[in-house]
Amino acid sequence: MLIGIAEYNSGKGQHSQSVSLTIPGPARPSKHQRPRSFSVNGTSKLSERETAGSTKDASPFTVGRLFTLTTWLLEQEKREVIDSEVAIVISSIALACKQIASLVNRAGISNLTGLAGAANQSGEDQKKLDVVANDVFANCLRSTGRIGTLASEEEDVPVSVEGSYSGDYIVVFDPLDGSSNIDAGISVGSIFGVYDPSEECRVDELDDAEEVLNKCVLNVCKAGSELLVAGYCLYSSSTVLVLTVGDGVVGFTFDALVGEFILSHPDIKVPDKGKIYAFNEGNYGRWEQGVKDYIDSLKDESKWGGTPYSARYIGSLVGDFHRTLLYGGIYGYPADTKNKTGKLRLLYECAPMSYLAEQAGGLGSTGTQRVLDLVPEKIHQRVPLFCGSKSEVEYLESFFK
Ligand SMILES: O=P(O)(O)OC[C@H]1O[C@](O)(COP(=O)(O)O)[C@@H](O)[C@@H]1O
Repeated sequence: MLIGIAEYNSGKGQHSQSVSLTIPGPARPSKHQRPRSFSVNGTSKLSERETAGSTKDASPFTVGRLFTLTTWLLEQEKREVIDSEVAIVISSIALACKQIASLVNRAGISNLTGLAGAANQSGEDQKKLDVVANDVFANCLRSTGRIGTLASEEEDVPVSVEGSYSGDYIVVFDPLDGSSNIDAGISVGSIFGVYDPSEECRVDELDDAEEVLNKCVLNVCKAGSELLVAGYCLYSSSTVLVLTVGDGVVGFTFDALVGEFILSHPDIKVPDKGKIYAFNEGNYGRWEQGVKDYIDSLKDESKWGGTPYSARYIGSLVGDFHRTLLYGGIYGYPADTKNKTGKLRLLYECAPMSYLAEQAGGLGSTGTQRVLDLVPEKIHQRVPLFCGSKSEVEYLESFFK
């Protein structure tokens, strides 16, 4: 039992109140001792509205029960949605995100803004936090002893992790997405995906360095449809970890008071429609005609009951995608005369976000293909991405036909 004073914004204004916090202990207390629900002032329980989507009776994530990421993972294990190995990998990713959140928060006062003075394999200048976040992710994952291959957007090639003693999962990640926003303190994020290793790509001690590398590359070049887990962590006004283990999409908000990710979005479903589009229209002149016609049509209010679509663009995929997932709408980064294949990476950005979109009832498309069906030909392959509300993505695709 933890006692303390908490400043807590439950969306109905600021509260300060002495708190009694009951976190379910490992041993299941007998029935009459069962912990009562978490409450600050009786209003921070998961309200009706927040659990509206979830099938109240079936889902344990109903009103009155507190779930941290840890207890949610235990519940998934109990329901055999995931096994304990995957739970450990997800916990290590959450730990990395907590560390990166505090680094991002304090970047301006800990000399972590600005360039690192090096470029990544795509020739993009790396930010200091790109490099630090990459190390934080890799170290947290290595420490689980359950990772076989790590593939980062910031690294030239995937690396084989020595000494993993059980389970050698593949983790692909973009340690800090939207890093062009860092120095201005605007939303950024981390993106990740977890795959099962392919039998034929298991590294064994007889392999020489080249064989190891080839196997690692082959191992990570998998279609997004094979993802076991996908997610992102948004570092913004709040730090929100959103993920899927193939059974819908959930969101956890980081509570720095208790140092835990608290279940805040038990069942995210992207609205089927949404009149918000997130495109960098500065590239309009470089887009193919179909994309131009699509964007022009969104601005033609006569088509939309007298109100045109609204443009919102943060310039950080995680920020724009998170808003799209909650409010509906569409995020798009088309190919253009400069980025002939698009800008975003299939493995580290497009596939994980498309898996989340589909698990939330939306879509992830290149305009002509389902992103999750694409098998990367190169580990840093780029593709166009259009994702969000099902009807909005389908409407866009109609301009490619
Ligand atoms: O500045 P642009 O060309 O609009 O690109 C912004 C897009 O590029 C990204 O920053 C991805 O690039 P990074 O992973 O290198 O940050 C996305 O987060 C964002 O949506």
